[in-house]
Amino acid sequence: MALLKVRDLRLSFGGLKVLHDISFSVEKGAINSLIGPNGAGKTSLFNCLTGFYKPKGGSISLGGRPITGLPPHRITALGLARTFQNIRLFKEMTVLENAMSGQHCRSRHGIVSAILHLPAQRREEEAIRAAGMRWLDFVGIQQHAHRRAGGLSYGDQRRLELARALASAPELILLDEPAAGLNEREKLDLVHLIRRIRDETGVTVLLIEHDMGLVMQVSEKIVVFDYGQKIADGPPEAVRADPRVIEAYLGTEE
Ligand SMILES: Nc1ncnc2c1ncn2[C@@H]1O[C@H](COP(=O)(O)OP(=O)(O)OP(=O)(O)O)[C@@H](O)[C@H]1O
Repeated sequence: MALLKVRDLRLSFGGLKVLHDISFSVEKGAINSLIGPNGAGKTSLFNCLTGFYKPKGGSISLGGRPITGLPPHRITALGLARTFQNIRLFKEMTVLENAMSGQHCRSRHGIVSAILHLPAQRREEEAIRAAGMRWLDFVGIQQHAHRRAGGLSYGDQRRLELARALASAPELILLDEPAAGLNEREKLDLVHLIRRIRDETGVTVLLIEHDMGLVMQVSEKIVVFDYGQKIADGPPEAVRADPRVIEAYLGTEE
């Protein structure tokens, strides 16, 4: 069953067409990737999916529900979470508070009351705190829970972003260049973590990534963009052998 369906999506800024009639789908429980040269439109597509950009045409549905043009907080509440190309944590807050903030869209009283310890919110706060710790444990940084988020190593800040996104209880998580800036050891850990996200939590994963080794290793299906157009869509072996992809993307790397 398709969890995410994108149909004929179009986006432009002034005269610049950024996405041309993009259609693809992501099956529930899949790990899929979106690749393409710089400026191909990958992050713009993520911004349409999450409600940051309003497409000019076409439709997006999540779990059968239309989400095209909804504001970002509604889309998050409907089960779509993301991480960013550039880390966006609350650097002065603790690691645990950052993980807790991911549950904002699910909490009744609001995360601010939880962090300020207002008495009426005590029970909910305990639950939010416990869930935050579970997600820190899941990504392997629970020992840093009470440190300042900005003081974590770069790799651990990336893990914290993942924990925060997972804490919003998504059905689909979008990862924008999760391997950027990681060393080889950290990339291996990331492959393992991405698989665990899907296998242990059932969350579907769609990632944008420039690291071809990682993409080929982790994806069941790869969608390829070039100049805002989809030029290929299939399993890694087929995509790797596709002459249009070699010319547009892999060719430019070599
Ligand atoms: N808010 C905006 N206003 C104007 N142009 C934009 C805006 N956002 C993106 N674009 C343009 O859309 C095109 C696609 O950019 P986008 O960032 O989506 O590409 P990308 O495939 O994610 O690239 P990269 O791999 O470098 O991150 C670029 O030409 C970019 O300049």
